[in-house]
Amino acid sequence: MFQLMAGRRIALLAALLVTLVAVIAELVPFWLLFRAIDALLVDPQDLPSTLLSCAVWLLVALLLKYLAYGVAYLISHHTAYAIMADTRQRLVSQLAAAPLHWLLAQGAGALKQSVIQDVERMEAFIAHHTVEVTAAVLAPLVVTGLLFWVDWRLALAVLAVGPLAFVSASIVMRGSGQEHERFNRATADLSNVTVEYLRNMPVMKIFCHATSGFRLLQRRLRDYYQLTEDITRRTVPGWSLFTSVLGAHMLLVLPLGAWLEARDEVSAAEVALAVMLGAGVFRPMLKVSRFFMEMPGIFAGLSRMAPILAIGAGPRCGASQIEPPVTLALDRVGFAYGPRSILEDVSLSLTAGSFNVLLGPSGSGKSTIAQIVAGALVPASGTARINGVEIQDLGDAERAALIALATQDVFLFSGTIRDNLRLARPTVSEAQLRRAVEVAQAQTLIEALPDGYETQVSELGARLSGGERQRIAVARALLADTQVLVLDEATAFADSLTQRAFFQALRAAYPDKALLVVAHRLYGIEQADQILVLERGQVTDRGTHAELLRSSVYYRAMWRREQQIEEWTLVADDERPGSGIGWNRPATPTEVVNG
Ligand SMILES: Nc1ncnc2c1ncn2[C@@H]1O[C@H](COP(=O)(O)OP(=O)(O)OP(=O)(O)O)[C@@H](O)[C@H]1O
Repeated sequence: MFQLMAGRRIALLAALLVTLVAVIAELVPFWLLFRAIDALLVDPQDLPSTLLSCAVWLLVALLLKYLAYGVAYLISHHTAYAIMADTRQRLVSQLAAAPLHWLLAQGAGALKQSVIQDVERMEAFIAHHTVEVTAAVLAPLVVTGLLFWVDWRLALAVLAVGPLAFVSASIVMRGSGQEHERFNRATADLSNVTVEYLRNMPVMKIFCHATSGFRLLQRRLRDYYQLTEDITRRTVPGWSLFTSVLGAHMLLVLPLGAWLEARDEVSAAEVALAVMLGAGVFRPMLKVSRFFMEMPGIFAGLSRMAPILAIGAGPRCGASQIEPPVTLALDRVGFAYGPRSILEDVSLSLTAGSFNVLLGPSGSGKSTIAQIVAGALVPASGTARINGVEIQDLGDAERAALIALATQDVFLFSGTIRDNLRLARPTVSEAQLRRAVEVAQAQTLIEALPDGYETQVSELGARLSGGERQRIAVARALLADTQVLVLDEATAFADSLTQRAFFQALRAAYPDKALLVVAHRLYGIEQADQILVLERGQVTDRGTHAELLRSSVYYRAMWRREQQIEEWTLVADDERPGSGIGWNRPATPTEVVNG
């Protein structure tokens, strides 16, 4: 926090000094009251003139207090917003410099929490607490000094209630620390269940399960309120005792003051002053109790920001180290999500101009490999290198210039279709743009848009279908003009004929690219130089189409099934038993494998 405030220390110091002025002005009325009581008891004939001067000073003190607090809050708020803006800017530029794999591992939710909510919390601390906490600390210090100046015994009597209040409240509230731990956990739990419930509501409605989902939320809400009731029951008596004992200084000061006054060691006015000032020793601290409650949240936010602020410039290798033609190689790569191993000993090599396909059952780890090849994930063991350089050691610009990735999840930025296409290379020529769009089979769809290439994506909203977005994403990846192109299910938009045509056009237009395609369907992959079959995180077979037809049971089954699908025929009435027209059902892969 203090590091983040570094550039604004002078402003904050000014706010603290002005707060000191306000605190002193706040104590002036007590002093004036003391003078008035003193005049009443000691010098009654001077009372009118004393009261008049006290009234004038009272006015001055009130004006000064109002002015000083106003200026202090003005400076603290101005500084708080400036620090928040600086911090957000630093966080965002740190994130822009962060390694891709680190960024993806964080998740958008966690990053949003740091950049938005955690920074927001700093506002309360800097804008309010700097002034209020300073006043709460300074006021007791000044009052204590004054009390000792009046009489040290009266001062000690006033201060004695502090430890008394603390000890008695601690006894009553013992064990409530654990309750707060439980409260924090229950709050996080409730928030997760609420977010999940709201997110899944449409799906649950579709399956008519809205009420069963709500039951879990209801249970969590009940637990939460039960816990808050327990905590309230435990803490309210302790807190009431604490505040009552803190305000009970009179019980000690009055008898002691009377005794000292009887012995002529203090005046009655001084006893009255001690009683009045005594009320101001601990009261300001109660006002900032909210600060102590908010502190854990503020510190938790700061610790979430710390790793982002600590991101270094990242490793860089000279661009000249990687010259075409490139070879991207995974060597005995292993990967795990948490404790769950996903990939084991995966090796593959993508050479310039080669067409490589990754096949395998759902969940076998194909996308994980695609992400490792694209530098979005870092292998837990083994190496992922391009021309001998570790992909994770590449700077963002170098990696982006070498490897492009298009996936099924497409994010289009607000801006025109043309802006989206030219994201990686804004200087791309019109001819290159048209060629990529044609290969990605996006020509017709863009021409059909109201303003063609100039159509605003944000205006389109949901009007672009998933398949249409995929085509634009593929064209965008092609325009990045990289040596390696990874297509992870990015051709799901295509049917059997268009997928085949797409691969042919892609290879003809970009013959030097090293191509890695994650596919679920085999249309067009007979042309591949290398097909890898991945099962349960391991490459179980590799080879060309012809080789795999001989060696891989999985591949043969998939191929035969796709052949059957392609051969689906419309059967005429007279060829089918019963009436009407219908399709011959192809065998499932399991049926094919089992013969
Ligand atoms: N971020 C993640 N955290 C934890 N587990 C994950 C994560 N992403 C994927 N997995 C798990 O890793 C395994 C492999 O996932 P991956 O997406 O690589 O498989 P896939 O072969 O591409 O599957 P599909 O063909 O269905 O897309 C799956 O079991 C999946 O549940």
